[in-house]
Amino acid sequence: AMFKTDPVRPDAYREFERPLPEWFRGAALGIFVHWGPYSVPAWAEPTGELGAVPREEWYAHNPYAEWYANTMRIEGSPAQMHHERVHGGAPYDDFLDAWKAEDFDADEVLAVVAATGAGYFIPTTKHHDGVTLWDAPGTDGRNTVARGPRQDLIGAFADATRAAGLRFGVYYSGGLDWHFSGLPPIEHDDDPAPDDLAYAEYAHDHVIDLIDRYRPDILWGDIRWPVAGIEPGPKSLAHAFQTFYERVPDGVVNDRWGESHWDFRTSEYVHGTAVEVGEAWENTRGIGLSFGHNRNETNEHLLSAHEAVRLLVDVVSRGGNLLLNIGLEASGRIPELQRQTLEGIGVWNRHYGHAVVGARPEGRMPASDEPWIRWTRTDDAVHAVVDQTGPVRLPDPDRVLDESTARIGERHVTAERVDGGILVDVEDAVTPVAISFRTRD
Ligand SMILES: C[C@@H]1N[C@H](CN)[C@@H](O)[C@H](O)[C@@H]1O
Repeated sequence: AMFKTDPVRPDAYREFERPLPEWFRGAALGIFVHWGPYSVPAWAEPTGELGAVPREEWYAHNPYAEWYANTMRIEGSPAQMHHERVHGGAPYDDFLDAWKAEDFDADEVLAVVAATGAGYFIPTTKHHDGVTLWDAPGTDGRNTVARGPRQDLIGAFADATRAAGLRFGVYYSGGLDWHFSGLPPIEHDDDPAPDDLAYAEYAHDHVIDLIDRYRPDILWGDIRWPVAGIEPGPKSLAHAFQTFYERVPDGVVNDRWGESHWDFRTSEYVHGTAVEVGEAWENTRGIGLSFGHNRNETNEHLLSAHEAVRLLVDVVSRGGNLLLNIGLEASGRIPELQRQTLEGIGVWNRHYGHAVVGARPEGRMPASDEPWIRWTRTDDAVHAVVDQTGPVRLPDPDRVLDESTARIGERHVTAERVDGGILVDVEDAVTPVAISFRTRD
């Protein structure tokens, strides 16, 4: 199957197992960027969220605008008709040359990213179309240094990320490379993906180059790793992981490297129950229905700041991180609607980030969402995040709270114990509101 399998750990990869570093576990929020030649057409049908669209409709009506090179090749698809009508059926690589990134300023992007309160930033370095955003070995000029932006975009992002004080990760599409593999368009989940040794060594050399040049803290693989590269060997995945952990001892890798190894599991849009357990997992999604910028998305398709904050709090309350994606415009600008959501998250985190950064789950998940409450715990407090103002009755969580210590941000608030819970009068302009308590024990 093409999509990631539930990774198992062959013996050759057991040596890489390690405790999850606190810098990742406690980060709460990461920001993803998908940016590539697909950002020039920036066109997909806003069909629906992954998981809500029937699989048989997904590929011909793909809401992922970064899949344009595949969707445009599916006979009779709306994307193919759009490509004929608007782009005259031109070769996909014309978009690489048309991609100018004329307004791109990595420090400006990272200023918006850092203002969200995120702890790490991950740009795509090679997506499924095979175009690399740095002068990767073996790409024969099909990269953003030789063509289009004529810039090492990964180097620019790495420097700006470090200057902003965030951890830096690299996304690399190991499982799909439509240029290298030359396969027909994907129309079903189990369509073939490149598995041969030539591709495995090509991709290995890319990952080694990324490690050597940018010292990423996170290797975020996608789909899986070519099967021929899993077996131990001079250019095997095991060699790439060994190189990574030698250069970056507190680095982490995600769970989309085939049947090999992972430091944290990932879910995408859908909250996979097998993945979202414990505290070593991350949920990723676009701000809208797509990772690549899609000009057809409007407000109705995008998470508002309020919805994004509820998702962040929910994910952190259950032990995970949220990796929220920005689809940059070809110019390098952040789409205005996405920027508004990002700025709203930053406002919330400046009020209540203490309830999610470094936080762990506290007790069991509430049975119902009426009212919506999420509990987290940090070293010095338990936090109840509620999405309403006025009198709120909090059921007792597992620990006994000292209601006399209740506060909202820095402000002390009165709270009284009533039958089976604590009554708090919640007033704040910014919702959801985190009410913090010390515990009796
Ligand atoms: C983060 C997302 N991962 C999926 C594969 N599950 C990709 O197909 C998609 O384009 C995006 O990169």
